[in-house]
Amino acid sequence: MPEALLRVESLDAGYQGSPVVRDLSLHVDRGEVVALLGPNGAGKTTTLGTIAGLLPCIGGAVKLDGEDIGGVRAYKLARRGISLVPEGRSLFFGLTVREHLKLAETKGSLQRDQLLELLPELSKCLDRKAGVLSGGEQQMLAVGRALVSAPRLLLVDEMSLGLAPVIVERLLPILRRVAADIGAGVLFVEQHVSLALEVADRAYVLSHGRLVLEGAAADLRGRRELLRSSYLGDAAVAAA
Ligand SMILES: Nc1ncnc2c1ncn2[C@@H]1O[C@H](COP(=O)(O)OP(=O)(O)OP(=O)(O)O)[C@@H](O)[C@H]1O
Repeated sequence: MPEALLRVESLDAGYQGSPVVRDLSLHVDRGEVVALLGPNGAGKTTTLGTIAGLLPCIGGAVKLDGEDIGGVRAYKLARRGISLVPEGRSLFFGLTVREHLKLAETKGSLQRDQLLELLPELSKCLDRKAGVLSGGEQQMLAVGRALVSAPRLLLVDEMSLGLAPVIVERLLPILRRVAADIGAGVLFVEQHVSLALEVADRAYVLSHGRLVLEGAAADLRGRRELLRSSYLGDAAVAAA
């Protein structure tokens, strides 16, 4: 069996040596879209930050293509194909869309045409400053910037933050296109559970820093009660 693109094994992650995520194991394959779900404070952002090298791995292992990358700095992981779209987008409001994309270019970048095929709505606002874009356009730009480097693993933290569900419905399918068109693995955090399960192949649910549920998105879509109880913290780990 080929090695998973990303494999997290018994990960403990947190701050100042104190874990807030404990004993987490998950994997993402190439071309796969995986949702990381769970209530506020469950440890989703901490997990993404640790995979991206922004936070130290306190225990366990994070492997990319079978190689342990725990402790490797974020900028090095970016060069090795891990790209993070952070919560809050981190855009420069005084720079245009084109300037954001230019700044993200590296050797082996996606061709601009290919990027705009993935995110056609960006082509209409290339010369507008990020500060005047709508929330949805800003989020597209944040994803576009992360895609410029043609990542192998795209990590996306709460794309939908502050956006109306109708906009989120337009945004989330981009992740599916990223996986299909550039073959990247995608791990995304999302609060809109139903919408996330429409787009994802599989999902993991964290609660209080622990994995409480995992399974195929198609199965989880039909198990509302189990999902609800996992959010409330009273479900045992279940493989759907
Ligand atoms: N910089 C920090 N220092 C110490 N503790 C932190 C820090 N950031 C987050 N935490 C704590 O870690 C826990 C997990 O937070 P995290 O942001 O990973 O959760 P989350 O699932 O992403 O939640 P949300 O949906 O609210 O963003 C929380 O208890 C939070 O208070």
